[in-house]
Amino acid sequence: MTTQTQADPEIRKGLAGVVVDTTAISKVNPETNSLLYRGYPVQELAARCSFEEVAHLLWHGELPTAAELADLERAERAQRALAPNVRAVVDALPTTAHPMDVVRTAVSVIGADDPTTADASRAANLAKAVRLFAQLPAVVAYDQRRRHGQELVAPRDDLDYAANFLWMTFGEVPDAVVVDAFRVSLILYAEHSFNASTFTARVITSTLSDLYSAVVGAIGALKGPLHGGANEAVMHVFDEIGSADEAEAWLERALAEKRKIMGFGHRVYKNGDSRVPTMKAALDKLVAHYDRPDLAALYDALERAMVARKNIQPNLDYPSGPAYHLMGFDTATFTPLFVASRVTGWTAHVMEQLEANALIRPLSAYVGPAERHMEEPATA
Ligand SMILES: CC(=O)SCCNC(=O)CCNC(=O)[C@H](O)C(C)(C)COP(=O)(O)OP(=O)(O)OC[C@H]1O[C@@H](n2cnc3c(N)ncnc32)[C@H](O)[C@@H]1OP(=O)(O)O
Ligand SMILES: O=C([O-])CC(=O)C(=O)O
Repeated sequence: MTTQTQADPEIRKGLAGVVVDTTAISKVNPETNSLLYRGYPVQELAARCSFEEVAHLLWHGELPTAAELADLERAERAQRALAPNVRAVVDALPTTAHPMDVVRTAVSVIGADDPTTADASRAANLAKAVRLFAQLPAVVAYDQRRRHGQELVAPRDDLDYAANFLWMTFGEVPDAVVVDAFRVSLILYAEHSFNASTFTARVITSTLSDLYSAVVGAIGALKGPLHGGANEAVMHVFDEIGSADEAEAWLERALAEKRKIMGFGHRVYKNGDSRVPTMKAALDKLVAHYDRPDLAALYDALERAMVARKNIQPNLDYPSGPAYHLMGFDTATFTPLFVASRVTGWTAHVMEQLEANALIRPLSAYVGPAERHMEEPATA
């Protein structure tokens, strides 16, 4: 163990470039611009797997056998219906509440209601992970519907995870091209090593707190626009710009005002996000399906202007935002969709952290006033 004095500590703001632990769950490689889940390139998984298969891979380290997949599908489908107590709490929240606040609250309720919350065994945590995986679509879908004054839609157990999620949100199963783009987005969002929300989950787990608390904290971290909240923010930017021919002038003004352009840049990838080409291909199919060349033109114009002006590339939130918009999701629902996917990665990290736990507690360099003392009280 290395010790550090406070005399001249090296400060790495934002832990940039700091390696804090090992992980066997995913590898983000900015040099090769690649992302591996348990060794498999994410593009291969997106081309060939269901989201359920990827969830199993993240949790167990291997793709499921037919029997293992059937077990997971059975467990997930059996827990899909929105639990009455969760519904009651969601109904008690105003429809003006941000959907991320609703999802965060729902996870708290699910945790408070689970008699096994304090059981930190791998088996119990795996069961909790599957429970959250199964319940989150119901929460996200119902919250979007209630904001439009629509009734809850009951799940269908003849549909896979992605198709059922869309069914519960829209009351119909959209065309295969839409279901497929949604499945791809879920796979791409599922896991990304020690990003801010996953690290939050690991910090919480490191105190030997419970899995639900770790997920609640992770949701809070994901909400911010520098992280998952950017997919929502991208759509606000598109609304603000209006059309492709305004993009360049808008960008000039935004940069002059020192604004961060949502959906661009990344802490780890400096030459483009490995997931963007796959999600962009899915977006292109949606653009063709919904006949929205105007949206594609705006997307391209802002990307071109940003690369020309700052040489900063888009991240996954850039194509995901407009893709979710075309699918019919409310803009405020975009980040909860990220939650529903990333819960697989977060919970895999909770279990990995517990396998070789060390309390996460870094040091800080004190820069406040030197030691001083209160005035002696005046004696009468
Ligand atoms: C799924 C995800 O969570 S992906 C991330 C989603 N977040 C976003 O899209 C928000 C917009 N992007 C950003 O704010 C940043 O790129 C971050 C937070 C993602 C990464 O930030 P960092 O690694 O800390 O990079 P940092 O902020 O140091 O950027 C380096 C330089 O590029 C600039 N820069 C980086 N991203 C952007 C951006 N999106 N818009 C404008 N300038 C940017 C910074 O201003 C900085 O310039 P400077 O050196 O002149 O000060
Ligand atoms: O890795 C990061 O810092 C952010 C990100 O792209 C993700 O969490 O998917």
